Amino acid sequence: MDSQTTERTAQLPQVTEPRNPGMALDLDWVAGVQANTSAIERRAASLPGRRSVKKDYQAAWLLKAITLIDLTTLSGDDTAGRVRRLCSKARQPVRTELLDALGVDGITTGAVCVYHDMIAPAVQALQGSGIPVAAVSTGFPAGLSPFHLRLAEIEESVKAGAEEIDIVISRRHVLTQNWQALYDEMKAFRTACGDAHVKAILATGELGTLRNVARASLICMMAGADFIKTSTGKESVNATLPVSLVMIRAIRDYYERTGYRVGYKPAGGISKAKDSLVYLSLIKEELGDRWLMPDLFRFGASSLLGDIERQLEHHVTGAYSAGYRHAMG
Ligand SMILES: O=C[C@H](O)COP(=O)(O)O
Repeated sequence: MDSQTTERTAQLPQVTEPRNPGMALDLDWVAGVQANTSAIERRAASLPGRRSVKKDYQAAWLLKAITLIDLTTLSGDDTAGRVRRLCSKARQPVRTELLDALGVDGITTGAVCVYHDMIAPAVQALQGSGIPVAAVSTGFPAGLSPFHLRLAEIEESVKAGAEEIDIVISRRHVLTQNWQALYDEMKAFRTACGDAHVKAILATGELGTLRNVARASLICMMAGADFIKTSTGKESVNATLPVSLVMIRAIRDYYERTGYRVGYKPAGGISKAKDSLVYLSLIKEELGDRWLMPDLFRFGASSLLGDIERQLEHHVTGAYSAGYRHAMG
């Protein structure tokens, strides 16, 4: 990335993307989907080593990354107090003196992501900020609760004020190649979401093959997903670069055939600022600048923000602060 592209990206207007309406299940298209695992792994392995973001522009790209974070807490011991603290971090992700030194103001994270019971305190704490609340749903993380309860959970979360719903698919439909069942499930989830945007979590670490990841991505888009998301953060393997390459190429194919842009959310285990830069350059190279906006790209992350803030502090002061100073986020 060079200075010109950095400026271009920063100046992109906020456009409203028409929502992906989905389409009829096209099993011929699904059957024709391939994934060349060794080529994908070679390309993914080459990504982190490339100096794709020049040092001088790293701070700008790290600020961009912050605006794309779904700042997340998904712990059994979440409390309203913790969620309120997370929300104030979402409103002001970086200390004022650092932002002043960087000549920036008014940045926020892309969203705050919580379990259903934490929606109310999050909505209240984010009032007036324009930051949406995302709720994980449908029996997250395994997605094995009764189907009618999964639908009801979505409806309750929308009623409570969540503007984005992160659903989990039934992995068994992929593992048994029951594409019709996966399509029907996703379509029902999308309908239950109403006007709330729906992110389809594939739990890619449990899908067996990259070809399965590619096919599941395509089917979720055909059934109307607004975003496809890698992982819950609870699988033993979460977001990886090979999986990301497969999913974003599926997004590109879907766009080329239908004209609808679907968003991408890598999630789980992304905690280092330098990793976020690799993801951003991957998106830029494979999908282009339009996808580097919060309506089409998010990081699902509970601890990435702290490392980014540390790197920004280093950029401004030349010294690293202690990690405990950035404990939240
Ligand atoms: O969707 C978000 C993930 O659960 C966050 O995972 P993480 O805690 O590994 O960052």
